Amino acid sequence: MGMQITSDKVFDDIEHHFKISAGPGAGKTHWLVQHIKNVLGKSKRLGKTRKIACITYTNVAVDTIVKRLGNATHHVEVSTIHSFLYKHLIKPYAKFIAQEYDLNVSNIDGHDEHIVYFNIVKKWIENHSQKSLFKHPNSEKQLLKIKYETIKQWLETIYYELTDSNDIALSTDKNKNFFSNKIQPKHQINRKCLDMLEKDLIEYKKIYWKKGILHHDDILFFSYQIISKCPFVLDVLRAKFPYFFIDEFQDSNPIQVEIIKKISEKETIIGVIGDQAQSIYGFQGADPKQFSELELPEMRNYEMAQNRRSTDNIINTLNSVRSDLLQHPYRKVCGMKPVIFCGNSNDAYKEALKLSNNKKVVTLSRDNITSNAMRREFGNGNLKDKLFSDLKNNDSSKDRRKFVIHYLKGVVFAKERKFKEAIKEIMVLYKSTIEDKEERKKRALNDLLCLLKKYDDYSNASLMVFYELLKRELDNQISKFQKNSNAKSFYENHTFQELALCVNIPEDSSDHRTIHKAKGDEFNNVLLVLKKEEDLAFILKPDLEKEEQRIAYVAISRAQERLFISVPTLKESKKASLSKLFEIKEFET
Ligand SMILES: Nc1ncnc2c1ncn2[C@@H]1O[C@H](COP(=O)(O)OP(=O)(O)OP(=O)(O)O)[C@@H](O)[C@H]1O
Repeated sequence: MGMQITSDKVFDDIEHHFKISAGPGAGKTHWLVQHIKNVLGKSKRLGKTRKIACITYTNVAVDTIVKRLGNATHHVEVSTIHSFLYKHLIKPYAKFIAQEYDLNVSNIDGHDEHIVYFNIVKKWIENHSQKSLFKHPNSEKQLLKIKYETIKQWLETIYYELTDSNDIALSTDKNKNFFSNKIQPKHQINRKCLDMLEKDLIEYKKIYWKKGILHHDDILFFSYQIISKCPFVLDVLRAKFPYFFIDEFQDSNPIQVEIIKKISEKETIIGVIGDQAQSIYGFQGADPKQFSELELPEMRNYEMAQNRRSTDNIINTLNSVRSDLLQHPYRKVCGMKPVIFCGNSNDAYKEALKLSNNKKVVTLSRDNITSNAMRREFGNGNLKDKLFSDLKNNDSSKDRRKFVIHYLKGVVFAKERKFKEAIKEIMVLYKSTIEDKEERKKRALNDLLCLLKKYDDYSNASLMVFYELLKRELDNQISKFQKNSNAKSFYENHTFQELALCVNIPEDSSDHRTIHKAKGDEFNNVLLVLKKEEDLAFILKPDLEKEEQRIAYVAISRAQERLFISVPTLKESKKASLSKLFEIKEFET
């Protein structure tokens, strides 16, 4: 149990490690900003090169904290953990470990998402140490020709794992089944073969590293290796950052936690802030226990029991879901009783707007396709969420596919005002033909402007119309379709919009987002869009040990004034228990 404080609390003693745990809307981020100002005022340990590091989860959260700090940003560095480690560890010190990992330091240029490329997989398998053991039906040729898609899906699950001896090993998702389940029999790979392949995962990574390509996870991996192998780097880091505060700590990667523990051993004061019930990044290795169980020498523990965000009615709902914490309303505004809409989610959205006096209602969805559909006012009845893989299965011309997909994504990002991401998508197409990066950027920008100008010509038409426009305007060389081919009919029978709906918008800050992208944020009116009535389990049978339920809890806790939930159907038997907390409204189907 920690000592109870409120978000107004000002610490006189700023020289102890601390942990603050509190529920949603308690004022954790508010307190953090005030605490940074407090430390700036009191500390004798800051200076031109000695700053407070403030780590938060997304770039959107970084901007929010920077804005809230106002003029007080002088001796503060606010960033995500990846940008922080890249700037202070990878850039200056990667050279010390480069040889061991075949890392081409001079070519490193930021870090990207891990994308599995055929040529890299081919090179890896051709040089694999266990190659002689790959036998029919998993011979080298079969793996690369028939089973490549399965290998690709498997490699997409690569992650770093902390071992018991505190080393880091590369691993893959063992829960996903790559040799049975939905995969067609001829594409299956048996466990034994995957285990053999897994022995050389580091060699697979090294092919990227030799080119200077780093993935997001590699930043944590190399940072950990740098501080383990060159401990003086830790002293430099501690000298530069006498204070190190981390918001949303419950979603830290375990390797990040180890790095922080090492920093905390001397000199630097570590402060962590979080809520274990809001841990929603399990798929990236986060575990709610790593926050609740974190212990640092002489660390002080605090808790906040208020909820400063929401109305009494919303806090009642939050309290009913959560058994480890009872939040007290701070605002003491009763507010509207939350509403469950039963029926089509677009009708729910329209009704929610009406009930919110036509003010902004933010919709939160579990997956990208639903949030994209809400954005474009599509119904939730008929969405096809596998269209990119269907495209791949139907169009065997890799160059043509790549050409269409990158341009399509570029257009979708630009329409969401994500211009940097849009240009990056299109630049990929010039990677092998234009060596100079600035030149590639210029070409991509020109292409993008051309496509945006002609948006009305293809945005409501078939994918074929989009392809023909690309061919006409941007690259005449791209291959034509064969008569009566599967590819041709796929392009004719799917629309640009259908594929656009499947695009994942990075760091989405629009009114229609996934729940993960609403983390830390708050909105007057929230509509949580559930895909099926079973998803109401978090209210009917709450168990926040389950990550799916924590995700729903994060969603409803974003609401300040009005909370709405949309479900397609609702059994009579459930209505009675829901009606205590919710108004229930049904639409004709
Ligand atoms: N002491 C305070 N004075 C004024 N406003 C406050 C105070 N504490 C919190 N608030 C306001 O209450 C709301 C919730 O605070 P904040 O976003 O910091 O909560 P949080 O604990 O970080 O929430 P979550 O875990 O849900 O992200 C914000 O609008 C914030 O500005």
